[in-house]
Amino acid sequence: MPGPGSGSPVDAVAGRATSAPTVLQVLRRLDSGPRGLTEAQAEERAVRFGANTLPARCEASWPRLFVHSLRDPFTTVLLCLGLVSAAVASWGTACVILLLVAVSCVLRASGEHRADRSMAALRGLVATTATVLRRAEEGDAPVAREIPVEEVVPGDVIRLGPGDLVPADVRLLRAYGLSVHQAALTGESAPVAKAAADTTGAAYGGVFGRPQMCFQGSSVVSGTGTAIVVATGRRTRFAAAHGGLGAQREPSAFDRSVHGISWILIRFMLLTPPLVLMVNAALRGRGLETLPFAVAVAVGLTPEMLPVIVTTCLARGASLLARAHGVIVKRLPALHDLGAVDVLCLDKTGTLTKDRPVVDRALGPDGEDGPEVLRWAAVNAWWTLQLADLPTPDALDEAILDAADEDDLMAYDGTAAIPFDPVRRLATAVVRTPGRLGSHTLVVKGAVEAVLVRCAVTEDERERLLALAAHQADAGLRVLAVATAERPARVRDYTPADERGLTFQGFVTLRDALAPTAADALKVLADRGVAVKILTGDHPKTAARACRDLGIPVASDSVFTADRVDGLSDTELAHAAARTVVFARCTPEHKARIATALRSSGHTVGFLGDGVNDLPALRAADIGIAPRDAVAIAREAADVVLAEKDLTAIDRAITAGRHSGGNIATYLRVTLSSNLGNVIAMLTAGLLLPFLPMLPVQVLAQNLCFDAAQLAFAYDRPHKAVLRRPTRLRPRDLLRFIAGFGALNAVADLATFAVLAFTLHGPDALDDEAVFHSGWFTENLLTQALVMLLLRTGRRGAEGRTPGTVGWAAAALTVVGLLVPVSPLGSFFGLTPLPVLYYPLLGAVLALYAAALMAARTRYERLGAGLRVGP
Ligand SMILES: Nc1ncnc2c1ncn2[C@@H]1O[C@H](COP(=O)(O)OP(=O)(O)OP(=O)(O)O)[C@@H](O)[C@H]1O
Repeated sequence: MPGPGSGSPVDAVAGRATSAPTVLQVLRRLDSGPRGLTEAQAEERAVRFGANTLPARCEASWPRLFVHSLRDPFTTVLLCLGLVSAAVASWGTACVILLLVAVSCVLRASGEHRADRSMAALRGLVATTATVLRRAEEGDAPVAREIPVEEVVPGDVIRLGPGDLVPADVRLLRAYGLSVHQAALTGESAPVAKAAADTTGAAYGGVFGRPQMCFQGSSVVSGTGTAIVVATGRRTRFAAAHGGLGAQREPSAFDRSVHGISWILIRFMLLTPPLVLMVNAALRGRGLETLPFAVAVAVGLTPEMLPVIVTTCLARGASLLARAHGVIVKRLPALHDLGAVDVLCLDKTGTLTKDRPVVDRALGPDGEDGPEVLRWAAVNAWWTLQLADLPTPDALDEAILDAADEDDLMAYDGTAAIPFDPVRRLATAVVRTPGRLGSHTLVVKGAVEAVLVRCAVTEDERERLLALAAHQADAGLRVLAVATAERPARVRDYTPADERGLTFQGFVTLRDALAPTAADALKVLADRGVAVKILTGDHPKTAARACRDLGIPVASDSVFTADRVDGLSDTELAHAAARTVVFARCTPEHKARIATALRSSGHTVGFLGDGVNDLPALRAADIGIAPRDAVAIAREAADVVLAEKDLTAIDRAITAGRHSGGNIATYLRVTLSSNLGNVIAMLTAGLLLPFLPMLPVQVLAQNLCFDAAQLAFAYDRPHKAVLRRPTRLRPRDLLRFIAGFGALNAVADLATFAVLAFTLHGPDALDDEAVFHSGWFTENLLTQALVMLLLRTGRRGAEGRTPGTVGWAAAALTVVGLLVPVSPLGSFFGLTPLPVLYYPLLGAVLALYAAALMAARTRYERLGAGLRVGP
């Protein structure tokens, strides 16, 4: 016997030839049976085939991370500048640049390594599982149990249900209404129907088109199935086609902002050296000897620590969030995007309501009590559950079964079922008609419109019934319609095409209590500037009523039924979405289109959902959020996983995102405005002075000190005001801020220059280069310390007596600025002690600068453009 896995199992069992192997052939080849493997067999195969993991999921090694950090555009530009310095034999400058690059790469690689490990541990908490049938011993009955996907082996028999990820390449043994989404493999976005039956002839669409096969990387949209695993890990089609990477995600809002800012800076950096050279040559007649200085000025502009600070801020935020609130951020940049979310789309069921409905009433077409309607609904629920192999009933079916009389159900014998599908919004069961041989009864239950359109009723009658349902929904009830049809018995499968010409039986209404924390959480979200939109598959009136009961104002024009979405262009939809609160009767595609429209109109969109019907929207939003008990595919697609489906947890996650985002924004504002100020001042002074205002090595040394001090921003606690609005990095706002405060910084530097020039030596005594360099070195570090304290969105007055990390870092920077020129290290950098008179004068300049900074900051805050990073 060749045994499973020798050769390529998928090819072997899926068949390259025209006809697919039969179930029997597959079972034989895999040395397994419909009752699954024994535990001992599974263990032996786990050793033989290894874990069912994709090659791409392996942890990145240290050297790989280091090399990766070298590929950062800032590092590349720095290395180029280092090379230029080496080419003109400016070894000091080249060495310092190399040191800067090495320090930032080591810090970044170690930060990312730590972040990767903690992210992997966090992701492990929400790892996907598969349901396998295993037996303790050969003779025992198989038991279905959940195991981590990694432990699935070839020959295992698994169960698939709606929302499951297909854990490996599998051959179906049984399937009921099964359709899978295999876009990751084929690019085809529509679900593909799958069936277990052995067929002959070539399948359309190659191996992926084979109806009997499901592949790793796909997910179950509707229906259920039982299948045998034919290939795992790197032997699957998915691993072969994509190296396990799957589709690349679009860059997030954060990636886009950082990318935009980075490229603007890089252009400046590249422009600076030629500009300095040209201006110095034209006005001062200096030649190539100015090159090291020009290079140092360009380096001075670089926020080398940006990747380090970003990774540290986000990784700290993510691990605190996981520890304190059980919220798991699966991708680091997602935390920043959470802070930037200004529109949050939610489904209704289980978010605004508890999703523990109870039957309120069953009513016939005349609106009077109709017990037989409940009986038919229960027959439908019971037989779809039984025949479609559903693992558990959904909440609506459970409520109906709880309310129904069990004896009534036993009178029926089911023969077929088409399980619930969120696009059709129907479930159908077929039972033998009691007392009538040779007759089947189709029992259909589902959303009111979906059932009525399949009933043989007049237009007027349909309108009347819709109004009756709307009246129930207006009272906040969930409404299901029930219809039946008698058909001659047959062996052939039933399909959705059979659901027509139905006899309308009546409605079942269900009451679903509001989630206890929802009202408060919605208020907090509104206070934080997050607009909430409800995207639900439910009736518009039920959804609107739930919103009103929770205190969300819903005007009549802010409820939209999703069929109207189809007639709108993307731009029209974006406009409509801006004023709509409730989108009802959404299919999964509607939810995704609405999220995309909101994104395209400039919003950062979060989407919270837990079902298969939420999957496209979870992917379309900037941030997909799912609770831990969501279906596997929703958890897999989400960027953030909540301990439970509770809006309060989202508020905490958003706050954590704003915290990290606020710190990153502060760092960028402080570092860039300060660096720009320095560059302007140095360029100006360079033109006025007969010598360079600072030696290249001094520029680089003070840059290194400033960078080190700014690491403190990763540990800062931002001001409450930052947490009140979405923290979105807008390159344009940031540039305006940097230009304004950079100019102010340059003025302070030049004022120091004036002090040094006129007061200490008199107008003709500007030839003491070392004193000038030292004066400027000290002033630079002191102004930078001041900027760190005054331009942060930190706690200002509320800080009290504890200075906080940023306070300590600013103090350290001040000490370095004051002591280095008088220390032995100073002479190494070409610095010298300063005359005592310099210090009170510098104090005066700094006091004036601090006052100007505060005034400018207040003005910016009032204009709402500067320190506020939200929209
Ligand atoms: N098991 C079921 N059998 C028949 N019809 C159902 C069943 N479950 C839901 N429906 C109908 O289909 C509609 C859409 O269901 P879907 O699961 O897409 O959304 P929902 O649960 O109503 O709302 P949300 O999108 O907020 O989760 C429901 O409002 C209901 O009318």
